[in-house]
Amino acid sequence: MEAAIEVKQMSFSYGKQTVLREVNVGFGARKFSVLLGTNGSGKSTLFKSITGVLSGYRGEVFVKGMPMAKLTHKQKAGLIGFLPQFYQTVFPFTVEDILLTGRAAFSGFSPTGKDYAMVEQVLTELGLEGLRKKRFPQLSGGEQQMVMIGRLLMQDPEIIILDEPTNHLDVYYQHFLMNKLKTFVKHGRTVIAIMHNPTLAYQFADDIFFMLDKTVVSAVDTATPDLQLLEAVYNTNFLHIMHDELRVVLPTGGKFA
Ligand SMILES: Nc1ncnc2c1ncn2[C@@H]1O[C@H](COP(=O)(O)OP(=O)(O)OP(=O)(O)O)[C@@H](O)[C@H]1O
Repeated sequence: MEAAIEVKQMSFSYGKQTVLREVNVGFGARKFSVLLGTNGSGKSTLFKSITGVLSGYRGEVFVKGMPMAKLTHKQKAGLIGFLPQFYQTVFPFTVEDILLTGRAAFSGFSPTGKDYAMVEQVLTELGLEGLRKKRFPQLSGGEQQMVMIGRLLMQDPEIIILDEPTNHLDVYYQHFLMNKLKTFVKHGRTVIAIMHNPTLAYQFADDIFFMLDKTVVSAVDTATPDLQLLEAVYNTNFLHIMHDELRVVLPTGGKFA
């Protein structure tokens, strides 16, 4: 497998709390990979370490075979776009302005004609034309999430890393976004996302990974959900249902009954 991102022997601690222990994982190039796992299991810590938001980990990260530590800021921006779980914009920028900031690594503070053309393209692609002049802090949670995804597209990275991209999205937009992500992969990008919905993961992902005991394990076969593994990860029971071609991986909450 050609890896877009390869993590070797990564360990990370917040003070005395070890969160990642010798993680070894490769996320395939031009694949849609999903990482599932319980709250507080270390998913965001892993993604923040991979993307360089957190330093101080042990181990190595390779991007398309190149050591992350050797890449320049501009090279990184061309290769990796990261949507964190939490973001804050204090200034009342409009949606258009927020999108333009996605080009900052390339155009600095002087957007070019190409940048404005990309704004149009992204607004259309994500169906956000109606929000163009709205101020970001005044948008709903789901609208803000879609705009932040648009901002990532403005960066035009080869590898898109998303921490809970369906956060705040209604069921329509959850599926809209998952289909979009799948299309990006078809067009040659790599998508790696943290998610909390096993059904969406099993319906859309090429590869599925789990955080378990401070490390990452692979689901091996995404066509046949490993219920034992799911139960070990989430400490609850699961049902696997096929409805026509539609795969449903349903937590039954059996252990709480
Ligand atoms: N900045 C920090 N300082 C200290 N501890 C932290 C910090 N960030 C996270 N932690 C701790 O590290 C552990 C892993 O957190 P992390 O955010 O990586 O989990 P997660 O799997 O992404 O969780 P969730 O699904 O709830 O978003 C948690 O126990 C959390 O309390």
